[in-house]
Amino acid sequence: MSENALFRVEDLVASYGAVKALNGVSLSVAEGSICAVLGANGAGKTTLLRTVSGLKRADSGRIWLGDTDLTRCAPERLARLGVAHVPEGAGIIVELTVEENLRLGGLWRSDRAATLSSTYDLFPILRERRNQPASNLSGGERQMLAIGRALMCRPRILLLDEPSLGLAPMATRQLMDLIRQLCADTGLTVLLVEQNANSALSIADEGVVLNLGTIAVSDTADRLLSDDQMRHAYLGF
Ligand SMILES: Nc1ncnc2c1ncn2[C@@H]1O[C@H](COP(=O)(O)OP(=O)(O)OP(=O)(O)O)[C@@H](O)[C@H]1O
Repeated sequence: MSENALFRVEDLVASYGAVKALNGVSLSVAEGSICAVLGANGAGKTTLLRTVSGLKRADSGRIWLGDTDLTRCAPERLARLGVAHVPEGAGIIVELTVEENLRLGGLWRSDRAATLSSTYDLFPILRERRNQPASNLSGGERQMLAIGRALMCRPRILLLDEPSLGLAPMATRQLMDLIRQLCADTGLTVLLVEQNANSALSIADEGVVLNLGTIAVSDTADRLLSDDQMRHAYLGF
């Protein structure tokens, strides 16, 4: 557990009927760092993100952002408190232009013109394509747009669900580097859910492996990458 954690989850339980998707999950993430959340299909990764962002109700346990208790806050309040969630598949609206998608992310902010400009500085390709429909973008660019849209509400923590899904290795590499750079430049804290454990750990500071709703392993990304036994047992590479 990080001593200077911005984000903490304590003994979180969430279920679908009789299935306990999260069964006592605790973790903490230091401000400005990336925590990779890994594990096999059905391990509970998406449920963890959905519970943090208020889309799924926790049965018990606590979620903290600094001193603020996020547990059971509604999604809109969570967005105002600084929690942004990019769901699997990015969730952008392909019929709208790049800029219209971005503007949707900051609708309630009075400073959205400035935020739009700084988002374009982070993703110059989006500025170039601002007037094009999002359907024209490649898979990697759509992920950038989804992340850019999440940044429009100036979050303190960004929840990313499988951003590399469907991307070619080169696009995955570029996206991961971009996420790393984003944290370094802005101090953003990231919870990064990935099937692609190798890519995620290559940019993460810490990693946790979920297994059937519980944390099986938690360590620094460097140690997770260099532990052959653990990699073979849990990460499949
Ligand atoms: N809407 C749902 N209704 C019922 N059970 C669900 C639902 N969503 C997830 N589950 C179950 O909860 C458990 C955790 O699923 P979850 O999607 O959180 O895992 P995951 O690690 O994100 O897996 P994947 O990588 O396949 O998305 C699984 O047993 C899954 O079948």
